[in-house]
Amino acid sequence: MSENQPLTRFRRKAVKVEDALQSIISYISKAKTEKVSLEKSLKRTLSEDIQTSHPVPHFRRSGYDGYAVQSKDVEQASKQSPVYLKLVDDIPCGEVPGRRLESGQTARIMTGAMVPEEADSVIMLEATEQEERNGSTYVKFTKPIQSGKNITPIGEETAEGEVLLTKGTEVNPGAMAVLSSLGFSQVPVYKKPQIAVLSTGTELLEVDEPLEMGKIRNSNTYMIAGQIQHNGGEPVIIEKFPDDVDAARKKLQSLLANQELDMIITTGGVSVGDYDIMTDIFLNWEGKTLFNKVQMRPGSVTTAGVFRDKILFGLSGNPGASYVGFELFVKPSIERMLGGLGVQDKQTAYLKVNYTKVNAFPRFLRGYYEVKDGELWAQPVGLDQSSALLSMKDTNALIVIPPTKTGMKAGEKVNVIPV
Ligand SMILES: Nc1nc2c(c(=O)[nH]1)N[C@H]1C(S)=C(S)[C@@H](COP(=O)(O)OP(=O)(O)OC[C@H]3O[C@@H](n4cnc5c(N)ncnc54)[C@H](O)[C@@H]3O)O[C@H]1N2
Ligand code: MOO
Repeated sequence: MSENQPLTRFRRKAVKVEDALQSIISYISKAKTEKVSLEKSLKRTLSEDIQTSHPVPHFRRSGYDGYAVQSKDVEQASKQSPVYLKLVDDIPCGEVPGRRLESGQTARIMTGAMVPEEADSVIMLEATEQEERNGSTYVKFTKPIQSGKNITPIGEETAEGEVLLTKGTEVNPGAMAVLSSLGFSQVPVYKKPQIAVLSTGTELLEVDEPLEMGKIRNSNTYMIAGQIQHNGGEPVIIEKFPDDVDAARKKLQSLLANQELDMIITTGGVSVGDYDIMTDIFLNWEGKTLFNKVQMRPGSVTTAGVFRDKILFGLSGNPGASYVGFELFVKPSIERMLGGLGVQDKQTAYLKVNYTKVNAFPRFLRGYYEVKDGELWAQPVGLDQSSALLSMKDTNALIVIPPTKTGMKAGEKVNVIPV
């Protein structure tokens, strides 16, 4: 079809998945930032590089409970001819050594305590004995020790001024340790994108309503709310709409104008049916429709548009198709808002079973992949239909089947997109 002909309900131009994603990403700006308390920072995304303001460790630290010595004092020590050093200090953790350690002297020291400047090694407690002589305590050493042994030097882990965590990194428990040690009781993070999610369809019942003939419970809203949270966003659940285009348009206008919301996701009503209200809205609204058909299965009717800098995603109503649409387009958009690139994270795996269905468009199968004997293997899970609901609970990746007239054989390589 010509570029100039307007899109209509039936006349749609199917764009490639990559081009569709690119057209969305070009409108996405970074999320606002905030500070959260350290204990609430897990899984949040850093909005600033985290730099060391001091070396780690910042003082010479004993690695063992034992005695700090000058190694040259015990150079000649042996079982036959032990060396005795006078005990002059006891250094617990958290204290600065109170006196100089002269040659011929030793100080008892605990793991993690600051080593006296004059000492160059620590001898473990188990390798020594204490003796009392003329009112003084002496420590017996029967082996020499290498200079530097059992002392963690200043900056062993990192020097001052190093970037330890970069902007865009998701905080994990190890990062929480780093942030604590550097004094970050408040952590700079991107605000979680606030994403409105609502389903359209007169056939939809609330989750707690009894089933009725011809009707189904709304599962997309909660599945998508889960996908949003799983990817670092905050779902804002909006009451489902019936298939009434004017009421839906009004509601959407107010959501698009709401400054608190960063994105809006609808499901259902994007196909060619008589009650597909989102199709009508995307053909005539104050925003710009970016695409209303994508070269993909399921979810070929996935639609997206932009109003000011806010993306409106019109995902398909079929559960499988809306799941896939989210993973391919919304997930990278959230990632982009949180400082990432907003690209698909793809890996290569071997297909575990034959796949015989022929496709005109690339197919994104709900699948499960795992490592077997050091290789990644992927297989589809459950029913492949766009309308299938159960397969998503076992899905950990989308398996990408390129357009094919012959299907694919077990053992062939495929791309997988982890979810
Ligand atoms: N004549 C044509 N018919 C259809 C076409 C087509 O090209 N020509 N495309 C088919 C494909 S492919 C898909 S996918 C669906 C997409 O339809 P919509 O996105 O407009 O979705 P609905 O019609 O509203 O619903 C489809 C299906 O999903 C159920 N649904 C809807 N919302 C929810 C929800 N929140 N939770 C659970 N299930 C939901 C709905 O009841 C329908 O069964 O169109 C095909 N038809
Ligand atoms: O949108 Mo449908 O899911 O292409 O099968």
